[in-house]
Amino acid sequence: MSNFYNQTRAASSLMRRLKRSLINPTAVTRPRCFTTAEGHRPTLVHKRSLDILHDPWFNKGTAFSMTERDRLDLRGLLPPNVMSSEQQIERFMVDLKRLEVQARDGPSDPNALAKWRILNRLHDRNETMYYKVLIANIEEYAPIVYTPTVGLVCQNYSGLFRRPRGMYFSAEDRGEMMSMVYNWPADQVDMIVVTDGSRILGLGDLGVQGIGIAIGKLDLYVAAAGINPQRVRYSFSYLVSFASENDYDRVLPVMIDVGTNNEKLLKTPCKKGDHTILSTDLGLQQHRLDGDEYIAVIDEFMEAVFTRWPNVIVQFEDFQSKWAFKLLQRYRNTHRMFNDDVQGTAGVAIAGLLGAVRAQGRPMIDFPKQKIVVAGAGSAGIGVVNAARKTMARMLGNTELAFDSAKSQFWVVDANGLITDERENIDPDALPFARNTNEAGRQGLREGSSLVEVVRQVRPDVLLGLSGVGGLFSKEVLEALKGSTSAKPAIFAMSNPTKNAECTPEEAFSIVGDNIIFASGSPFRDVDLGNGQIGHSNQGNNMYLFPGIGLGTLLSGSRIISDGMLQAAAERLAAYMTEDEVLKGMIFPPISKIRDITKEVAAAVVEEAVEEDLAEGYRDIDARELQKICQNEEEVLEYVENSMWSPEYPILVYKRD
Ligand SMILES: NC(=O)c1ccc[n+]([C@@H]2O[C@H](COP(=O)([O-])OP(=O)(O)OC[C@H]3O[C@@H](n4cnc5c(N)ncnc54)[C@H](O)[C@@H]3O)[C@@H](O)[C@H]2O)c1
Ligand SMILES: O=C(O)C[C@H](O)C(=O)O
Ligand SMILES: [Mg+2]
Repeated sequence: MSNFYNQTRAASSLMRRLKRSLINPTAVTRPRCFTTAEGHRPTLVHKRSLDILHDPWFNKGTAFSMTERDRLDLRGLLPPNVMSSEQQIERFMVDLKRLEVQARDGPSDPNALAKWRILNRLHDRNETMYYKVLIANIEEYAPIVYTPTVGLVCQNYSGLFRRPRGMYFSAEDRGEMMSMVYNWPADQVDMIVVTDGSRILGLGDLGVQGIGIAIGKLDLYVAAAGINPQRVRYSFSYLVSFASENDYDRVLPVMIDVGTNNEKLLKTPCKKGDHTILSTDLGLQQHRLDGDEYIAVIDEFMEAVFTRWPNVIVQFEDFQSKWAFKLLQRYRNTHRMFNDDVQGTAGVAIAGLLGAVRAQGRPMIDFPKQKIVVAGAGSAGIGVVNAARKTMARMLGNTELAFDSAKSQFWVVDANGLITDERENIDPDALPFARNTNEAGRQGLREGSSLVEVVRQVRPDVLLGLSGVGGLFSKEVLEALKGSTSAKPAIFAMSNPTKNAECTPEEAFSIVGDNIIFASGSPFRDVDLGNGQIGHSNQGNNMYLFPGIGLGTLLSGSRIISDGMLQAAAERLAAYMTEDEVLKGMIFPPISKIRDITKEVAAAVVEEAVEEDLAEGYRDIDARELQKICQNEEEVLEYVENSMWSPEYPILVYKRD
């Protein structure tokens, strides 16, 4: 009886659906199917682009073939490696099974990766709520969406990948970029963070997985700088803003995949039962392009994004040093761009170095007397010494002589030891800081002297690490720093993530003594020194600058990001800390204040852009209006604050097209 009942119900349901489909063919709940000559049965879809990827019924993720990607405007919205469904499942299963092991990022937070997954799912489901949670709990969750956990996320990104975020421009897309950039459905993009994955934090070449760092940096652009990520179309009406399904995120993470030289990510076949499955990595399975071929890809990308969004700002992130400086020189005078690792880091380090001078109870003007040993001569280390040298020269009167003499305050040590003018094949970017061999000899040093020898002989005021080598400031090196001529030496262990820090604050305070200044790139807890005393562990990370540099540039409408704008940003950060705080060893603010700091930094950038006559205005504030605003510091701050987006649910009303 019940069987008969079920059959009758199924038959009448089928009749109802057929009848409906005869009257209105689009009303069938399942898509209509046809059989082609080859026997495939295509399915008609009435969606394209991201709408397909966000539809669980149609989405195939990385299994969309290249022809399908072109047919459906998906090119660039997925990582470039087209996978079979077996590869997809294998990738998923490997990730699922290693969850336990990979969830650990050292003893500090065994649940960091699990927290990232939960937050990421919230980001996919409800952006407003995601950013509300992030802003309200920034101290707790910045270390999850950003450094250090973002490093672990990048290392595992191929496994963690679920819903794509951002765009992928690959070497295979040469000749297509100008058209594929239109696959991103937003008519306005304010901020792009782009990486080629070649040097992610201190973790090396992570290939396509590096997109995680661009996503993390943009989270801070939204949370700290209040760059509006949402799909709002500004309308002619003061009463209503039109939101449209076709307007997507105005912050865009980008991965330029030119291959990888990380062999682990290249065609590592894995065995599955009797058959072998090719790499489960999401990236191009080839070695990195180099030379002119590489530059041609980056040029094509820049042309494409600036053609579609002429007002966009592009932040270059985690490019290996070999390209970081060259690309910066190539575009910085013609495009709204900057390199965070070179310029953002330099600004943060300058603010920290000036803070360290103040913390010694000396006036900032004494900065040119500081002896600074820098371990690491990559994009970050060289960026810092260049900027510090310029700052010293300015303090000494900005003459050529001052600029020339300032370089003698730095000793740069890389993987091959102290850099001197005897170094063969010296990197041209490091050349100005190569020590004169004779003079080094008089100090008891030579080409290639070890870090410990340099610290012992120079007795520096500051020991700064941007080497990416965890533990480089060994017991021996820190013991040597006890001989510093400074009453309060500064130790900056700036490499990321946590395990790549040159030393921990516990090591620094316990070996060098209580009377030091300590800063690190990734967050560490303060150290209990006993007797109610606290050893402050400052976080010296470019996160205190890049959001303000981007926001200030956007709000000023400057066509380029000048040295002066970057310098103004660094100086504002340096001035943020009070005398009292600095004397207690707090040279950087807590991250809970990041929104306020970013406002200040952005205001300084706007003021400088106006001062240099670079500001062209933003939206309905033109250059002249900006000039007026900039006559009063309070007004600039108000202008910036009022332009910062805060996550609030809008009231939604349905409107027929
Ligand atoms: N705190 C921050 O805001 C911040 C900003 C940017 C970069 N960083 C960190 O700085 C590190 C380096 O970045 P990069 O772009 O300059 O990398 P890079 O690979 O270009 O440079 C690393 C440099 O360290 C040198 N080095 C390697 N081993 C060494 C050793 N044993 N002793 C001395 N020097 C050694 C290398 O020779 C090279 O010059 C990374 O860990 C990155 O996370 C931190
Ligand atoms: O990403 C960070 O935390 C800082 C910096 O940009 C880095 O490359 O380490
Ligand atoms: Mg970086």
